Amino acid sequence: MNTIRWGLIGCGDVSRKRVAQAIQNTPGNELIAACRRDSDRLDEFCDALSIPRRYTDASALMKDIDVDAVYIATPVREHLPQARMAAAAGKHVLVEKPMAMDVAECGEMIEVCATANVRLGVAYYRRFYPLLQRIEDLLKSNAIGTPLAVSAVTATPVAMQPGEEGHWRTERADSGGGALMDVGSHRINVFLHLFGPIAEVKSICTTVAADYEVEDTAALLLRFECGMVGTLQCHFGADDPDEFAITGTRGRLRACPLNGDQLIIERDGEQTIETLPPAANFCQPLIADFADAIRNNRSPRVNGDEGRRTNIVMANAYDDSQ
Ligand SMILES: NC(=O)C1=CN([C@@H]2O[C@H](COP(=O)(O)OP(=O)(O)OC[C@H]3O[C@@H](n4cnc5c(N)ncnc54)[C@H](OP(=O)(O)O)[C@@H]3O)[C@@H](O)[C@H]2O)C=CC1
Ligand SMILES: O=C1CO[C@H](CO)[C@@H](O)[C@@H]1O
Repeated sequence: MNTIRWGLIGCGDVSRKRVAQAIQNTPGNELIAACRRDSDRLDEFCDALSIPRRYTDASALMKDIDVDAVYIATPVREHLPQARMAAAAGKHVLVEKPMAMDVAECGEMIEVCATANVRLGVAYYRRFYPLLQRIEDLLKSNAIGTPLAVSAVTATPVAMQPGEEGHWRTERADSGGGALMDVGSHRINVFLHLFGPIAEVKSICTTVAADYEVEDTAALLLRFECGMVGTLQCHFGADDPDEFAITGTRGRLRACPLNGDQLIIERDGEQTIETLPPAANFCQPLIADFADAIRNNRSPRVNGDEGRRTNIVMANAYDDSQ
């Protein structure tokens, strides 16, 4: 397969333009179609980005035989139904995070894609940040000794109002959860990647200040199978704090924010600050990796199994909090 031709399903305000541009700017990929139900806003989106084919119904896009792969960027409740349709139509599936509403849905998505022999990837794009890759290398080279603990604080200022795009985030039946599913999922995915399986989860998922049914605040205490511990704090409606630190027997790594480009390495009483390339083009390496996975018939770097493992930790946290 030469050029991979994409269809984008979901054209929301938060960052879908960046996704569309990442597909358009990644060599060997072409964005030929987009879909959302509101036709005026679809035209507005497609006109701005010169996307030729427009669909107001995802099932119609699935019938477009020129589309090789779909990027599913709709509310979480739509991920599995749309992935099912895509797999049935023989299209590769790159789905937004969190992968699905619950663990059973993740399992079904993995199965339908495997049965249809299409690739399945999950858009935990932070995994492609240069900063995170540097952290991984430092841990592998034992730079801070044995890791003892990881801690992260993450939040989004969104406080959607009924009728606004993104409001599904605050409705349990639509989102599957609140701050933990929406923003905490990114950090859990990173934790699992860096430190392996999580054996135990204690949590409080609660609504402190908001007037909606999902948690605006979640605090998790984790024990990894490797023995180390982790803490994670997630919020809706907070002013975007982003803290990330790993404490080891010989030093400490801090990236505050993890979304930024500065890594602080503390070792033997000394502090070094490294500046990495910025994470601005985060989506392009994700698209490039997924396209390469299609071409070489291999699993993408962030595959369905990883998406499912991330959902399992969140499900355990919600269970523990009840
Ligand atoms: N990786 C990341 O950093 C980010 C990930 N996300 C994830 O992306 C997903 C979408 O979030 P976000 O863009 O903020 O959501 P929004 O609510 O802003 O946008 C959702 C989009 O999906 C469309 N849509 C909804 N239902 C359907 C349907 N049945 N068929 C076709 N289109 C539909 C909506 O348009 P219409 O109503 O007209 O159909 C709208 O364009 C979520 O999983 C979220 O977690 C979001 C932001 C960043
Ligand atoms: O990382 C992100 C930025 O904020 C968005 C809005 O809450 C999240 O959905 C997204 O995953």
